[in-house]
Amino acid sequence: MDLLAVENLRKTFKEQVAVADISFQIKQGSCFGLLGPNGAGKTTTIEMMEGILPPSSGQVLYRGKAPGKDFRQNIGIQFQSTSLPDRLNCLELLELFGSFYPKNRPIKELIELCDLAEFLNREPKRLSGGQKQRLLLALALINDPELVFLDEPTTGLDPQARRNFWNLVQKILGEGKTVVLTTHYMDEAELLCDHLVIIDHGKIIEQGSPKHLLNQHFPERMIRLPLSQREALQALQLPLLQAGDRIELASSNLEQDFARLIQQGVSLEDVQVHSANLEDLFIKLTGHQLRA
Ligand SMILES: Nc1ncnc2c1ncn2[C@@H]1O[C@H](COP(=O)(O)OP(=O)(O)OP(=O)(O)O)[C@@H](O)[C@H]1O
Repeated sequence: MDLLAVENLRKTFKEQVAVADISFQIKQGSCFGLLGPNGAGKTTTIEMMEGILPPSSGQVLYRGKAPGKDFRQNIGIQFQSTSLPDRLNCLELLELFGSFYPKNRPIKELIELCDLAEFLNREPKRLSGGQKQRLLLALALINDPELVFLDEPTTGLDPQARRNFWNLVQKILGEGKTVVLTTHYMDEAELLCDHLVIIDHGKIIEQGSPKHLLNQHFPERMIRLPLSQREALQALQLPLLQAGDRIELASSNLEQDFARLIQQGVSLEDVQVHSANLEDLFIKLTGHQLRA
């Protein structure tokens, strides 16, 4: 059975339709990603899934039923740092959050998991962006939830801090937890998520695993070679494209095409192979860049 099912979920703010009748399912133990540009409806959707925002219509089911008290006990939400109380240090915050739940994960374990030891006595406002996100994740895990919601957890972090955070999410997934994440970073979605729902203007425009979506929309890869190889390539009578100082040819079978190139005497010394990524997919689906 699916852990969570979203059925015809809709949210309107006055005249504006923020989320337009979307449906999808989330499997236990998976990392589910909601991907879309600014204003696509990600936060509105995740807040309805968390039970924070009432839908205008449609429903969310937890283990096949309307979410009740057991749902609230079994989920963790990564809050924004602005919603933390003032003047408490990280350790005190962990203790305070722990007191809200009957079941707690030992604080010592969370300190180790989220690497909090070096700043436990500091207030959150004096933490770096990456440290703050690790603290917020530890707070979301205090009740040892089976389902964790992360809303754009790495926005604004530097590349190293983002990588550290991804490692942490992978550790949590390794423990068997289910993660629901919104992001507008394609590399994050591609690395972490088993299943993606891509939304734009409140509607689902595609869903599936990153690999499946890319294979479906981009069955070919581009082989790029220096212009100096043009003559040898022309003998192959394949459709060639010139892109800057390189020649490109589309390949749906790399092994076979490389064998042909070698046979033809084409030098592979400076070859590049480009596989489409989610950014390419998003542009193909919507005609615009994800961050636009
Ligand atoms: N409380 C609200 N009142 C009115 N309009 C709202 C409200 N919350 C969201 N919206 C609108 O609904 C649409 C979807 O917003 P939402 O915050 O869900 O998008 P998002 O994908 O999370 O964007 P971002 O990546 O910028 O956070 C936007 O057009 C937004 O302006």
